[in-house]
This record gives sequence, C-alpha cells and structure tokens, in this order.
Amino acid sequence: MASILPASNISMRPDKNTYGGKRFVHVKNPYLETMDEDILYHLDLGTKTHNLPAMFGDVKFVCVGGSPKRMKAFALLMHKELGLAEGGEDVEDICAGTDRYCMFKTGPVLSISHGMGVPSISIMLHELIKLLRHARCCDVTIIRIGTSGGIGIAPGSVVITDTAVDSFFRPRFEQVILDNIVTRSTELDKELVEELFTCSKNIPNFQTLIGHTMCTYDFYEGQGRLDGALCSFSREHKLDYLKRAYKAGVRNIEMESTVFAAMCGLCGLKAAVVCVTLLDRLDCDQINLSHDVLVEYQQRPQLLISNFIKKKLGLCDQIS
Ligand SMILES: O=P(O)(O)O[C@H]1O[C@H](CO)[C@@H](O)[C@H]1O
Ligand SMILES: O=c1cc[nH]c(=O)[nH]1
Repeated sequence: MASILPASNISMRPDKNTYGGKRFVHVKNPYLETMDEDILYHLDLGTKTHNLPAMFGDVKFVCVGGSPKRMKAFALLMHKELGLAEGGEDVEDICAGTDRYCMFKTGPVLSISHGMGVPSISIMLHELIKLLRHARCCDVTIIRIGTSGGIGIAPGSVVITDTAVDSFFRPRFEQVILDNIVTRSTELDKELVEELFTCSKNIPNFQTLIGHTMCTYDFYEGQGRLDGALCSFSREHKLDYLKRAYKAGVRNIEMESTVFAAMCGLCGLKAAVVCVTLLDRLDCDQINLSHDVLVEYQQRPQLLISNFIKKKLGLCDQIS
C-alpha cells in the first residue's frame, strides 16, 4: 500500500539540532545505537578499524560530485587555495580500498565522488552522514558541484539551485521503503543560496544564476532526449515538456539533487547544489564540447565553491 505524505511535510525535518550553538549531524535510526561496530562498506571505513573522530572530526565542508577525477581536481585546488604545505602534487584517496567512490581530505574540506544517479549518491550519503556523525562533526556545509543540462540559458552558466524538483516539477523526493512510497521535502538552505550567489558576483568570468533544478532518474528518456537507444515521443513533445519545465522555474536538469536535498535536510546538514550547464536542451541533446571546454566548464562550480569556502574560513575574499 502506498502512503504519500505531502511534500511540504516539514515535521520530518529537525527543527533545531543545535547544542551549545553547534549544529550536529543527525542520524535518524535507533538501530545504529545498538550496533557494536558500523562498517561503512562502500567507503572502506569502519568504527573499529578507523579512528573516525581523529580522521574527520575537523571537517566543516563536504563537496560531492559524480566524477572521481573532478573530485580529485577539487581537492588539489583546495589544497592550493588553503595554502596547505604537504603533498601539493597529489592527495591520498582515503577510500582507495574500494573502487566505488573516492574521497580526499584537505584541511577542513572533504571531497567525495558519488557516481551517477539517485541510487549511487544515496548509498554514498547514508555512509557519509554516518561517518560525519561517528566523527562528531558539527556545523558542516555540504555542496554538490555537478554538471547539468540547461534550459533556456547559455551553456557554461552556473546554476545555484533554490529548489530541487522531480520530473513533474514538484519539490519532493519519493523513496520506496519496503512497499511504501515515502515522500520527502527537497527544501534547500535559502541563506546558503544567497551567500553563494553573493560570492558569485566576485567571479565575472561566467554567468551564475539561481533557479529550480530538475532531478531525473535517467539521462536519455528521463530528460526528454531524442538520441537514446529508446525514444517514444516526438520532438514537439520534448520541446513542449522542456518549455513547461522552464515556465515552472526549472533552469537545469541533473540526476541527484532531490535525494541529496532530502537526505541532507533530514540529517541537519546545510546543503546546496551548484551545477554548470553543458548545453541548452532547447537547442540540442548531444554534448559536443571539446575536452578542454568541458574541463573548464567543470572548473566553474569549483572556483565558486573554493572562493566561498575561503571566505567562510576568513582566508580571503578575492578572486583567484
Ligand atoms: O556531473 P555529475 O556530478 O555526475 O552530474 C550529472 O552528470 C551525470 C550525467 O552525465 C549525472 O550524474 C548528472 O547528475
Ligand atoms: O544534459 C545533461 C548534462 C549533464 N548531466 C545531466 O544530467 N544532463
């Protein structure tokens, strides 16, 4: 039997999870308390094998993105920007014992890959959130730095998500739990959106805007592409759908934002989604950017977030 809760059911959200002015990470699972050991299987970490508070207790910023190479590049960028001394050429993959995800730590910044799509990021988030809890981290901000398809905006634009919506343009994430559908809010932190937008004004090299982000379960049919192995709709239907999405406030499409917003919100993490657009879906479906342009576009959210982190750490407010 399906039980559908309204998307606006904010009662699922912790009102406050602060103690002595600190914002701690929530886990909402009574069984965790009863476990003698917690093995974070896909991260190749565990509570008995690793001293998680010593390894991760100082983490304040977590940046996640689909690609391992991008997240390593971001870790190297943060290493340079934070002026850290050792190992500038390379950073160690903390999850090297598994090839599911990669993880790098540079000072208070954790950089983790999550693969493509809702199931992949959701597994990573379960284990990451438990990791932050075991490590007793507080006041953590988590940001997804991704790529996306734009709607009605120039390729290379960076979109800061105000609301993550599903394929029906609803601000909700539906999780199947046993044989129920549980609907969760995809609200993101408004203050963080504004802070990031303010920060973007210091970076004139590219356009940054705030808009809704649509999260789909598929790259091809799920995003209305005409170039997949299967396609059962017309070009007119595709364009009608994308134009309705635009009218509903959607400016870009990707594949993780709703579950990311829902899980981080429930667990007391300040969360944001910042994605560069690789194409305008009103114009085309195929991504035909050269390698160099693709790399430069992917650096745009990284540049914005590294500036934001440095500003928050009081390190600087200038453009790099
Ligand atoms: O660039 P990343 O972070 O992987 O994000 C986007 O790119 C992938 C599809 O190419 C999906 O995961 C989508 O969400
Ligand atoms: O069109 C695009 C481009 C990147 N990622 C997506 O999910 N869609």
